[in-house]
Amino acid sequence: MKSQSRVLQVVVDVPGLQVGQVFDFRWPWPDPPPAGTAVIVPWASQRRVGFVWGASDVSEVPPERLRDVIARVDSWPALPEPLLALARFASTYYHASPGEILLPSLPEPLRRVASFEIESPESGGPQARWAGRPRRAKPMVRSEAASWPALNADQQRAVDWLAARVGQGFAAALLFGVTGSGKTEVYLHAVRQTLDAGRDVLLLVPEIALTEGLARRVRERFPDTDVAVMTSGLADGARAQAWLAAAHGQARIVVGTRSAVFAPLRAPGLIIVDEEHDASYKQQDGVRLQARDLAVMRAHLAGCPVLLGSATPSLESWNNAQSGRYALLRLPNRAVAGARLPKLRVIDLRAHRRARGSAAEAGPVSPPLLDALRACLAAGQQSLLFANRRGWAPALACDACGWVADCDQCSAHFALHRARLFRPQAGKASAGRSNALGYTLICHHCSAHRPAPAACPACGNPDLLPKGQGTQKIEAELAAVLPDARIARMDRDSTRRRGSGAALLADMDAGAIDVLVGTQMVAKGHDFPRLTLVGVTGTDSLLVAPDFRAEERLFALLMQVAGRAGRATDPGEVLVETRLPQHPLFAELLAQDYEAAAARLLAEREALNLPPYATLAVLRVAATSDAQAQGFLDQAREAAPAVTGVRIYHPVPAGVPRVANQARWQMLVEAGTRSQLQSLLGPWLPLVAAQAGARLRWHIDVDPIEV
Ligand SMILES: Nc1ncnc2c1ncn2[C@@H]1O[C@H](COP(=O)(O)OP(=O)(O)OP(=O)(O)O)[C@@H](O)[C@H]1O
Ligand SMILES: [Zn+2]
Repeated sequence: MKSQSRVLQVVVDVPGLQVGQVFDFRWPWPDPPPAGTAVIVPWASQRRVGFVWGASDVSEVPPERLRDVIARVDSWPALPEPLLALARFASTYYHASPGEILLPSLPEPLRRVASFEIESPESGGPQARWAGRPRRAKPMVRSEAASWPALNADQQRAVDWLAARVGQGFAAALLFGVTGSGKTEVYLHAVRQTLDAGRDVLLLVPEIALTEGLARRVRERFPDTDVAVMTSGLADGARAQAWLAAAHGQARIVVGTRSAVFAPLRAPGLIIVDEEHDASYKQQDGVRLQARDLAVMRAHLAGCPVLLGSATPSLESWNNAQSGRYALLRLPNRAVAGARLPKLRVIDLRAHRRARGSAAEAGPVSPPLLDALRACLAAGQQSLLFANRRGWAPALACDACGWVADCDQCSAHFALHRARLFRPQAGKASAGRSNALGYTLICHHCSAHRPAPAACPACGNPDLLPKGQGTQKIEAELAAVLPDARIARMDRDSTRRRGSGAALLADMDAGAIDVLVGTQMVAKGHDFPRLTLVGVTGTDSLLVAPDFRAEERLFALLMQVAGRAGRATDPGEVLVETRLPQHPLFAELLAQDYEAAAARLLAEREALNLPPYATLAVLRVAATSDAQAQGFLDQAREAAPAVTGVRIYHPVPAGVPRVANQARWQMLVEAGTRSQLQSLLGPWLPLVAAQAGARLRWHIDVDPIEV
């Protein structure tokens, strides 16, 4: 007779566990919960939340040590089977345990046992329920029914393509639409078709700042549908509620950032990845997963269409569209009647000294850009000034003796910031204009910080000079040359407080800001009709970066930021400052010719055997000494089994060789195909793990975006 109790394999949220760990527990009641059900299990003297991963009749754990599950959470699996299949895929592909994949996607409060109430055991075994506040659907202001603008022919073609595929299994399309071409409108119509067909929608965006705006538009269009927002920018309770709303089948649309690719939607009928080229989809800590790729895989597993949208597609997706693997849906024109793509100008910085900000120092921007800013201001329109660096300046140096303020734990300069970074003072809204609090040196790699010295610690020279300029300095110096302008800054520092990013965007929307200075954050997605001028400064360092994707990334960035200008009927203008105007990238940029740039870059990739024509992985390690790090990688290289089509390069120091006093090294693995790469990684990584033991921090990055 089959015994009643079953052994459940459970993935548990225990930080620091090694790859591949799934734990056995006994289910002594009838009807064991199926895979995907959340459970509470004993863990030493504590309790933990986990997910049932599988079940069996036997366990390798001796019966006296096998412990009982404490309770199941809810009476149905929170994670539907296709989502478990996605986690299985990710676990194999990125070489991480299912727990490392699944549990970080679960909002913090849902990982805490204390968040649950356990009901007294009944016939089916104890059951737990989330004890937090239940979510109430937000009351919609129904004063004005949201209008659905008539689609133009290109938009209509894209929507028709999707409408014909909803409910018809997997299909993938690249929506290649120039900036301002109305991709969002295509999404909204496609969402409507999908909801009408009785299926749910997952909408991924790259940045927290973009989720609220999009969610608002979605809610306006679908006032009767529950929309859940999933980002790390929300308060804990709200995150838990959004997750539960999806898991309980209440929310039918999820809008979220990277980790929402694991949102527990019951029946996805369409998955949309907006700004699919964006690097934020690639996770850069923990498991190095790529949410855009997982979104395509999830659509595959769920049997639904996936739509990747961008004005500057990743070369991978563009290549897939060229080869016919993805359908290519084009929106070649701006959507608003009369709106054109902006006019671009490249300003040769070698020919223009920067405008004088004060008697002693060069100003924040070149004279042509300053003139354009003045004209824009006089015309009552808005401008956007993109800078690549946050803080006051990327470095602080002494011109007398050559001293530079370097982090003593990292091989990096300290960045100079205006103080008031770590403890925002209550009641003070904007970043302090006053100099009274002085400057702080901050390491952008290890976060070490200290007051900036008043004089050079090496030679005593009291005139230390900031090198280069960050957003804070540009903001302050612009205020000096444009005293009447309302200037605001949007970067990681100015948006640390929850809601502050949304507030800045709302001010911009309301016309309360004349000039917005910002980093990557301002470059994409936003739609401000009164914004007619975009200035770009300080991006040359991105062009000469050693990474093989540097040019692709810079081109996308410049096209995206340029695309913020002139989205309504007033024509837009874009000025890009550079010292390298002869670079071919600028010709393609001036022509706003993504396809030419993509063709050139793909030809280079093919010649050099780089992705998408090859598959890469990087093995990275941090150790106490260079010798130890290098030795580990050398040994790993020797232990690697020979696999046809795979080449393992020699170890090299990482781009930033020392961070927080750890030597960082890396080793590139190149393979002709994904399956060749996986044939190596499968047998190899367990050997690497055994060799590293507990003393070394290492990870494998499959499909790295930086090498
Ligand atoms: N069919 C249409 N008729 C009129 N206006 C439209 C139409 N479709 C979109 N728009 C408007 O065009 C503007 C740009 O649309 P949207 O923001 O969706 O562009 P986008 O393609 O996402 O651009 P980006 O890639 O630059 O973010 C918006 O103000 C939108 O309301
Ligand atoms: Zn440091």
